[in-house]
Amino acid sequence: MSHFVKCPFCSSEVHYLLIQSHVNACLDLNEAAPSDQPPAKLRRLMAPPAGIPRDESHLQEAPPAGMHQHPQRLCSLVPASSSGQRTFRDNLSGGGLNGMEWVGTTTVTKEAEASIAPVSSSRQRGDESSSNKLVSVGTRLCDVAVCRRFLQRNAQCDSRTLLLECRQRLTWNVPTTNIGGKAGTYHREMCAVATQQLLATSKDTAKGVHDARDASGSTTPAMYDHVPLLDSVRHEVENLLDNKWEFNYCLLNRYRDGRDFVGPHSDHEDNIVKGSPIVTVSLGCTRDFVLESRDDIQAVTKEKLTLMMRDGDLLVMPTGCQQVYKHGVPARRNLLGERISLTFRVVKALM
Ligand SMILES: O=C(O)CCC(=O)C(=O)O
Ligand SMILES: [Fe+2]
Repeated sequence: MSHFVKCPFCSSEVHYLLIQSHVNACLDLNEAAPSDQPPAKLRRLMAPPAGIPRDESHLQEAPPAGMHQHPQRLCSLVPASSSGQRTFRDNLSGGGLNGMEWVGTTTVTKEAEASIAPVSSSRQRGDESSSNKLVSVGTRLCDVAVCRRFLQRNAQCDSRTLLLECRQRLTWNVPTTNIGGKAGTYHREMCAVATQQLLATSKDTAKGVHDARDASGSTTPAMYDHVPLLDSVRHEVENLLDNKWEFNYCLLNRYRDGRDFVGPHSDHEDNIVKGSPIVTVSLGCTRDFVLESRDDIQAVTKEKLTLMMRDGDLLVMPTGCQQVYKHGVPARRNLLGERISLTFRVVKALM
């Protein structure tokens, strides 16, 4: 019995659980429009081979359009007694998120999975019909917010052009690490962009690239003006959040293909302005973004949420998120396409 199926575009043999992401990468490479994709055929390919129970846990997505119309049903999935720890919702809604729509929370309990099943089975790739506003999704610990196809809908930005401009106009490097005397390298390329004002007011601009304390290889961030399209996307992101924050710093990650990854971590927030969110916009190849509860918090159960971040999708990690979740982009060795993530932050100074 084989777990591998043939990609309709490049004919390579791919594990059935990875075929959707793989096809996305193929479409990217061939510059095909999403409508060229044969959804029925793809769905057939994604079905588990006979006799293999399906585990969709790592293919879970944000709630599709319409889900927010049933808040009671979703909210009722979380027993009132278990919501004591959920203090982060207020940070988001109080933060004035424009058009925020709560869909309640989901949990990873078996009962919850069973109740969600009828909704999730109707999920489809593309999300053409989903909201162009933020939709919240989360676990008992913390909600994050997602806006599918933000770039296409709100910034009216050609994501391919933005990806190419970021790749070509910025200087990328692979940071090195030295943990306990052991040298290593990151498995992705990074660079950063900052506002003129942030650069002007920071004493040591060369240290601004990484928020990981153990990384070296930093370079001075480029100025936003250097990539005007990125600057206009920044303004659209600010707009989405009611211009409450000025995202004066953007840390960019480039995953050259599915072998590049970032392991589970929480961002250091020493340098982040208190209360501000971290907003990520994805360009290029679809990758899984995994949120899981930190080992050092007292969770009732281990919470885990996997979101597929597609080209143009936006994700908001509100303040408080880093305290309860680790997040990461795991390697997916069969993926061929590249992804760039733009992580917009509000920082105090470069340091
Ligand atoms: O690429 C992503 O979506 C995540 C990047 C990330 O975790 C980071 O920049 O801290
Ligand atoms: Fe991060």
